[in-house]
Amino acid sequence: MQRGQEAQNDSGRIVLLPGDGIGPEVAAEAVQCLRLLSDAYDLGLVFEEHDFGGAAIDAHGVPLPETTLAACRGADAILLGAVGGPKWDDSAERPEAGLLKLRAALGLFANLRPARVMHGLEELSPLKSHIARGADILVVRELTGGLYFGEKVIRDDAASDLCHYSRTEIERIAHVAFCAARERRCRVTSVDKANVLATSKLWRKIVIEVSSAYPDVALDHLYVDAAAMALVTRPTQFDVILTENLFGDILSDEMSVIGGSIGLLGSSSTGDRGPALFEPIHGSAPDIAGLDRANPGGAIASAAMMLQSLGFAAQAEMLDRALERTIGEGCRTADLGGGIGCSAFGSRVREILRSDLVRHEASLQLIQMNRGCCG
Ligand SMILES: NC(=O)c1ccc[n+]([C@@H]2O[C@H](COP(=O)([O-])OP(=O)(O)OC[C@H]3O[C@@H](n4cnc5c(N)ncnc54)[C@H](O)[C@@H]3O)[C@@H](O)[C@H]2O)c1
Ligand SMILES: CC(C)[C@H](C(=O)O)[C@@H](O)C(=O)O
Ligand SMILES: [Mg+2]
Repeated sequence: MQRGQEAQNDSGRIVLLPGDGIGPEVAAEAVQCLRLLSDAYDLGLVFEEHDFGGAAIDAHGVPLPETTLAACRGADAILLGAVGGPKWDDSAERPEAGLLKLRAALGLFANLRPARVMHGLEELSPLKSHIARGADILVVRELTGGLYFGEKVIRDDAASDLCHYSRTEIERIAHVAFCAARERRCRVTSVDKANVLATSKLWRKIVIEVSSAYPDVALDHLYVDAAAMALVTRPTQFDVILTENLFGDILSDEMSVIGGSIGLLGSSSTGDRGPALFEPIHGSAPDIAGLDRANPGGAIASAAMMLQSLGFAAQAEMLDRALERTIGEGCRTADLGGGIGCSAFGSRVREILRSDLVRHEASLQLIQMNRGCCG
């Protein structure tokens, strides 16, 4: 669709949850990219901002106010910055509890965290470049079960967290991983601790059962300790990593640095029903909050994943390419050893998008002229 036309679509009601720390900084850059693409292609995206996390504790006394939850339920997609920070570390309400409550309330059991070493950027990896080169991994993390959501007991002298997984919970996330692998390199590595944990024994048994429906996808298993090592010794041998909630949290942070920085990774969280949530995998980074030093790459990558899920695949690809080109041309935030600020990085991504739009329009005009010439 051409620039300047009236918005025709109403499929893009985006609830924006900037959150805390660097959350609002990185989310703002992603939203500006989305607005630019929405205006240019008449995507009809409309944004509605709501309090969430620590900001919501300050304003409403709870991290997930009813109004925020209701808005999320009614949205087509949710874009989140990050939550948390030392300000709320000792408060009765924790920002992170709001995030867990939101994931549970929306049934967002499948968390997809893609990471790759961008072509030509191997030198950003802390790994030796020949080890990192070509790494391209998707972590499929179960997001609404396990230790995070089991019964918790805290007494003065002891505490416990129950780890629970049901057959249904394992089956549905395994299907997500096998389906995702079919779109990639047809390999799933299931990560568990089946040599010790009951939940992992069940996990492995059910993953093997589910795998029989995907004979074209190779399956192997790793214990989580060995997986943590293999991620840094042979990252290119992974395609899809399927794992439970806590292991996925830890391994995805580890995986993120293979490509240079945690600041670069986006994610999607989806369920069977309702809107999906998109967020960078990093936290609120209190050490750099308010300093314009955050890398907005993960938030922008999340915005691209959101566009894809809303059916705007071409625009998602444009945004991904603009992000990759921004980094490729040496525009680097401090986490990548550069001196570019968060907002300048975002501006550069948008400059590249604008020049792509101009090129796109020029080639459309050329096609129309040629059609005119040829009758
Ligand atoms: N999804 C979320 O909202 C989320 C995720 C993780 C942590 N948290 C919360 O965030 C708070 C801080 O947690 P943490 O310090 O353990 O983890 P963190 O991810 O916030 O920060 C870890 C390190 O990575 C750096 N970093 C993170 N994101 C960056 C970015 N975009 N650009 C440049 N550098 C970046 C930080 O400066 C810090 O040195 C805690 O309250 C935690 O619970 C929230
Ligand atoms: C903030 C915290 C609850 C969250 C998690 O552990 O899931 C975060 O670390 C993440 O990776 O999204
Ligand atoms: Mg985490």
